[in-house]
Amino acid sequence: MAEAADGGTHLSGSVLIIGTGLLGTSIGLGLRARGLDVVLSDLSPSTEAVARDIGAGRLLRSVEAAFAPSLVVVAAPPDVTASLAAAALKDWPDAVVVDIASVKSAVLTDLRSSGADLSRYVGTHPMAGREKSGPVAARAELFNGMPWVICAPEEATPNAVRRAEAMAYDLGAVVSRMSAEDHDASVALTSHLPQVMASLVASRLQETPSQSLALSGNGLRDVTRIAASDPNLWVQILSGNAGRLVPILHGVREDLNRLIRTLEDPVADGARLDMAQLIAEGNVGQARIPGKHGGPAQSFVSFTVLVDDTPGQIARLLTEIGEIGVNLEDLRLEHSSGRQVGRAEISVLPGRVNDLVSELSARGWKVVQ
Ligand SMILES: NC(=O)c1ccc[n+]([C@@H]2O[C@H](COP(=O)([O-])OP(=O)(O)OC[C@H]3O[C@@H](n4cnc5c(N)ncnc54)[C@H](O)[C@@H]3O)[C@@H](O)[C@H]2O)c1
Ligand SMILES: O=C(O)C(=O)C[C@]1(C(=O)O)C=C[C@@H](O)C=C1
Repeated sequence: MAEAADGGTHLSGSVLIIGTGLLGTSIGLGLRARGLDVVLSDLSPSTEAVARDIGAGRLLRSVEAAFAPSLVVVAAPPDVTASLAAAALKDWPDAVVVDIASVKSAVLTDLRSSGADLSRYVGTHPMAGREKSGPVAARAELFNGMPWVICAPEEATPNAVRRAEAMAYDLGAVVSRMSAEDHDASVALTSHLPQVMASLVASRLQETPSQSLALSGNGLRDVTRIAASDPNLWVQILSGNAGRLVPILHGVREDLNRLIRTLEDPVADGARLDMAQLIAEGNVGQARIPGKHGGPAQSFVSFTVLVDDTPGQIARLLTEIGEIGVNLEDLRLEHSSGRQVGRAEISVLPGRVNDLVSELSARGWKVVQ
């Protein structure tokens, strides 16, 4: 391992990835982009072949006899993670073994009771993903600027922890350390509750007539994106962290009961104040969500550019924003139904918006603020 500019270290040697779905393949693509040797293995031969074909690495079944990884990444579903990590610790005695499962305490408990040598094991969790599964949805840049939690057991050697962190640094993530218990308590609120709420909202739409759904705007889309997540994966995540999630859900139920009582008589004394308070409490919580790279909450300013629906227009717009020298923080594309025009919603830091808008307008773009 070599020292990195950010104070971390870079990975060296070969990395074996077990489980080449969304996360495993994204890790493979990211490490390949840094020139590392990546070797892939999945229960499903066709899944690992797809991961290889899109450039995430070569296959374990075709490696040389002397192959010995310096790092093994278990990227399989949570309920098989502990047994795969225990097997990897035995199969690769010189490797550090990490996993990336979304729940950490249950995996560590199972590994401990298997009697595995935990000096070379580090639990980790990238706080980045998608609502899609499988290698085709993988992205090399998935982890860029996103949190990656390192949950090292007390038995793990400093070298093992450094190697786990080097992987996350090399993938562009923002690394932090936490115990498995603290991790699980945190993600119950920041990851598992949002998934449950998104699924509950989206499940209300099952019987909705399509003429009502035609009125869907960004509010509904923002709140329900992750409702498209894989049920098999989430059964494992929710059941693996149920003890931490239940008290949070009780709190949500209390708030919901309060709102229902208020709305049953919306003109009663104090009812308006109650409603305002609910929305204001949400404002306070929302403003506390940190921005990209783990920095403080940062609100971006958005404006819309009308783009002709012809090939190459979006690429030209992005190139010109780059030429103007403004960092694009977010981009959302929408097509106006029945019209030959698309809308690109551009988000940038507040201090850069005026320059960018006037420069784009001067270059002939139709900007709507
Ligand atoms: N999806 C996310 O957003 C996300 C984010 C962070 C962490 N995670 C964690 O990453 C892990 C993988 O999730 P994913 O979204 O990539 O799922 P996925 O379904 O896309 O991929 C999982 C892969 O593991 C393979 N697999 C299953 N059992 C196996 C076994 N015994 N041996 C080898 N391979 C096996 C499957 O064939 C599949 O290809 C999970 O533990 C999940 O909790 C997921
Ligand atoms: O952005 C998404 O689609 C995710 O599902 C990401 C998300 C999250 O809750 O942030 C979901 C579960 C994982 O364990 C980690 C990341």
